[in-house]
Amino acid sequence: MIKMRIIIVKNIEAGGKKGAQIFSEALANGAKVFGLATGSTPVTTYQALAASDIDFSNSVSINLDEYVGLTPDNSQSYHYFMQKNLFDFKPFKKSYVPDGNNLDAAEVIDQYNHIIETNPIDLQILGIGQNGHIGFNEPGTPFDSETHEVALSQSTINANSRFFSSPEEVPQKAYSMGIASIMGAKQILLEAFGEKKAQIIKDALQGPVTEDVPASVLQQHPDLTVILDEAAASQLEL
Ligand SMILES: N[C@@H]1[C@@H](O)[C@H](O)[C@@H](COP(=O)(O)O)O[C@@H]1O
Repeated sequence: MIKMRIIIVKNIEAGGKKGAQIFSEALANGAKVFGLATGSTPVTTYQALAASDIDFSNSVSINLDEYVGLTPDNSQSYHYFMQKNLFDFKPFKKSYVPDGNNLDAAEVIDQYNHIIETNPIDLQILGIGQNGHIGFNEPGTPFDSETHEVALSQSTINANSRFFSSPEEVPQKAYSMGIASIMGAKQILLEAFGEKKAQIIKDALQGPVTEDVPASVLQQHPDLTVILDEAAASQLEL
């Protein structure tokens, strides 16, 4: 049976605490592999985890995506983001992020698919792009996709340019886990905060399930929890 649990909180800080609680519960229930995301959305969840007594030293983490061409020490890379936002405080036994420094896409893809197959994800946290992307799976990505190289859409480049000094500096390509890889996680936690996400949350959770809105596939996941603040939930029919 499809089970979608929507939790509405006052603000992003409360959302972060709720998110961290879901991580703790999963760990207590035996979760070993955590799928992690970047972007501004999960930051308060990582802060709450960092401040907690949770121990990931026997856990594995697998990140959704990485820009192609950025080294792990580049402050805009997702490697760097994870290090600064979570791993410096809560190290995992092993942490995987796609190797953005390796321009041999076929090799990166093979390696990452193998990592996901041999470490099935117990809990995957997700943010959502304003065009409905999850990871870097842009609109039109097949639902049966595994890890792949992505040409980023102009809207994603523009949205993510706030982290760079100019849109020209945003890499044009990324490696991303595919939609099938994400859907393979035993449990999914989707977070969205702020008015800018209200329309896409409505489309993703209550609109048709279509490859034009990648996150709409989550309606078919058997164990989905959604944490929203009031602004992001404002268009939903509840
Ligand atoms: N690849 C990431 C996504 O994983 C993330 O969900 C999205 C939304 O970012 P934000 O949380 O900053 O709104 O941004 C990037 O494109």
